[in-house]
This record gives sequence, structure tokens and C-alpha cells, in this order.
Amino acid sequence: MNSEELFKEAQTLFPMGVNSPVRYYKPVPVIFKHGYGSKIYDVENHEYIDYSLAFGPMILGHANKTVAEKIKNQVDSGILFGSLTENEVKLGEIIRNAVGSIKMMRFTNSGTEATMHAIRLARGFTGRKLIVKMEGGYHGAHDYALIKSGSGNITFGVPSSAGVPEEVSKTVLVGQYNDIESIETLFKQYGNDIACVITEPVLGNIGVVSPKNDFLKSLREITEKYSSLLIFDEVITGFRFAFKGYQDIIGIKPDLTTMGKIIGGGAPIGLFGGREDIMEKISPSGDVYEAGTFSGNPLSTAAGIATLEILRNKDYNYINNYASMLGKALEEITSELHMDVQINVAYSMLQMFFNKTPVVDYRTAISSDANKFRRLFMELLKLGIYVPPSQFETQFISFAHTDSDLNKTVDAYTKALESIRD
Ligand SMILES: Cc1ncc(COP(=O)(O)O)c(C=O)c1O
Ligand SMILES: N[C@H](C=O)CCC(=O)O
Repeated sequence: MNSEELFKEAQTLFPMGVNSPVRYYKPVPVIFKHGYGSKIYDVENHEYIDYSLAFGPMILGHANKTVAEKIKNQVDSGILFGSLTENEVKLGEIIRNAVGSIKMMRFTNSGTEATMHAIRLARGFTGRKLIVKMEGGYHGAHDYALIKSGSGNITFGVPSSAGVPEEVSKTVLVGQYNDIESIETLFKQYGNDIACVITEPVLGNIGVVSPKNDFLKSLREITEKYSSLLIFDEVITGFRFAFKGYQDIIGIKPDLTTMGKIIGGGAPIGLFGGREDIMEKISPSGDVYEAGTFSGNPLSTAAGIATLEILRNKDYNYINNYASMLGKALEEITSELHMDVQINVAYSMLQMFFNKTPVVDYRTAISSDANKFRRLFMELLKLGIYVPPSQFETQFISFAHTDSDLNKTVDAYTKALESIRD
């Protein structure tokens, strides 16, 4: 079947033909068949340089030979036992040695599960009900995270989800990222009832937005003052900027951390972990329940171990410099074309916003021209460049991207931006 035929069939199977909303766009989403290194190929065999990397996890590029070999070995020796395995211990040790605040952890099957359990744990540990999240912060697709959330929630203009009971949304307070006063106001009113503040330390689901003016340090201070827990959602940032968490780069220790994506090397995974005294509250040592048939499964942990063992010896300057060179080139192109554009780069993450004003939070992000971004996406596609299909996602660089990819990408952006200039 060709793309049109496959998509037609998919629409009879899945709502709008997809299994996650951000994968949908008109007229027919690209249907990928395989990928090698920095390139992915659709069912018609068109080649694209990939800057989505499956929304972040594929930091080594696609079909890395060593990772594939380790997964195949695991397939040949059994893929699920429903009991503790050596792989889990190995992966857990690698992560604990690399991320300062994670003393104990639990593996889950996704980032969504990780944040859901971390929030329940924070509530169980503190005996408090309220949580604080940032407007535009994305923590997966469970009830407590789908309040003023980022990612597909903004792309499709759904600030919260139907089906989340009012009683649930009333327990979620929303602050503004990079605006500590908005958080202080919430704490002044509700401080002794707030179980935790959860935030992506670098926002990655409204495009990419970095922290400013000691915002994260102030979050740490205010949560300590009120004996609330601080949760860093490092599902994107964990092992993305360096062989550690973003928390280790900036020297701030959250009480709990969530991870996912890269630590599973492209296989389904999530993790929540942190202080021992908090983690011991988890069942069976404690009374906060958390479980999963596939949690810590041999395949995901094999892929994770292989990926992290390779990453340990990588020089992250390579991907970080690539992103900064691409960012600079995009600044030059858009300034020559007199286009109102903001280019945010954080290490190996990058996004271009069609906006006159700097994008520093949710409100400035949503004032961007998302339709223009969609036109850019379509033009780039024609030129063999695949970026995430929304203004409110982030472009990622992998260790498989090459100088020649960078040159081709800059050429393609030049042509694409010229063609969408009004
Ligand atoms: C910061 C963040 N947290 C949580 C999630 C949820 O992870 P998953 O899609 O694996 O459920 C995502 C991405 O989806 C994310 O970007
Ligand atoms: N923005 C999300 C994750 O970071 C996109 C992943 C998805 O929902 O498919």
C-alpha cells in the first residue's frame, strides 16, 4: 500500500489515523518505514534528515548497530520474566551514578506513568493534596498532567482535556514558568497544602524555552521553605545535554526526578526516583502503590544500557555545537529575509518561532504564528528535512547528524523560508 492507501486504512482503525495526536497533520502524515543514522525513509522511500528523533529519544540516530545487537541478543534469550532481572540493576546503577539526586528509583513504561506515580508519591509522602505545574508544561497524558498542558494540547488548541473531573483539576494549580512571583503568589495562598511543584527544567513542549533569572533556584528555595517537594521532569532533558541530568549541570537537587525517552534507547520506558526516604514510601516498603507488568522489562532495559554505555563516551559538545551552528545560520537567513523570528537553542535542542517578541514562557510561545510554522514544515518536508510537525514541539540533534546534513539543512531552510516569506 502507498501512503494514501495506508492512511485511509489507518483512519478506519485509529482516531484521525494516528496513535498519538501530535502525529496528525493534513493532508497525509508521512508514513515512515525505516531509519538509519540521521535519516528516515517513508513508504515511498523518500529520504529525510530527521530532527524529530521520535520526539527526542533517538540521540544516537536510528538503528544504531550496537544497540540493535543488544536488543537482538535479548530477544534470543527471553523478553519478559515478571521478576527482577540483571538488566534492571545494571541500568539503575548507571543512572544513579550519573544523576546526583537519584538515590533510588522505579522503572515504568512511559514518561506519563513516571510523572503520574511521582505526583502520587509526593502526595502520599507529604499528606497534601495540591500540586503546582507550569502553564504549557507537559508531563504526559494522565489526568493530573492535562491541565494547561503543552505539546498536542496547544497544537490542537485544547488547554485541558475533556474527561478530567473538575475535582481533579481543582487540585492542580498553574504557575508561569520563568515568573517566580506567580509561584510565590500560589504558595502564599496555599503553601501548606502544596504537595509538590512539578516542572520541566527546560521547557520542551511549547518549543524550547530555557530557565531565566535563577527561576529554578528560587523554585528550590520556595518548595523547601514550605516543605513541598520539587519534581524535575527530565523525560526530555535527562542525558540529552550531557551524561547526566540537567539538574547536575545547574547544581540544583530536586526531591524527585522523572526520566524517560533516552534512557530506553528508543524502547518504551520511564523512571521516577530521588531521595531514599521518599522512595521508601513506595509499596511494598511503603503505602503508596505503584506497579506494572512491563516495568523494567528486559528489552527496554537492554536498549537503555546499550545506549547509555555508548553515550558515556560521547562528547556532547558535538551535538550542542551542531545546534548552535544551525541556530546561528537560521538567525542569518531570517535576518537577510527580514523575517520576525525567534530562535531558541538549548544545548542540542532548537526551535524557531514566528514571533516578534522573545519566547520565554507559554504566553509568549502561543503568540507565535503556528500556521506559518506549519507552512515551513511542509516546505522542509519537500526538501527532505523532517522536523516535528508543530510550532509547539522541539527539534533535536543526534550524534549521527553530520556536517553534510548541516549544510543540506541550512540550504533547505534557506529555500523553505524564502518560499513562505509574505
Ligand atoms: C517532559 C515530558 N514529560 C513526560 C512526557 C510523557 O512521556 P511519554 O510520552 O513517554 O508518556 C513527555 C513526552 O511525551 C515529556 O516531554
Ligand atoms: N511532545 C510529546 C513528547 O515530548 C510528543 C510525544 C507524543 O505524544 O507522541
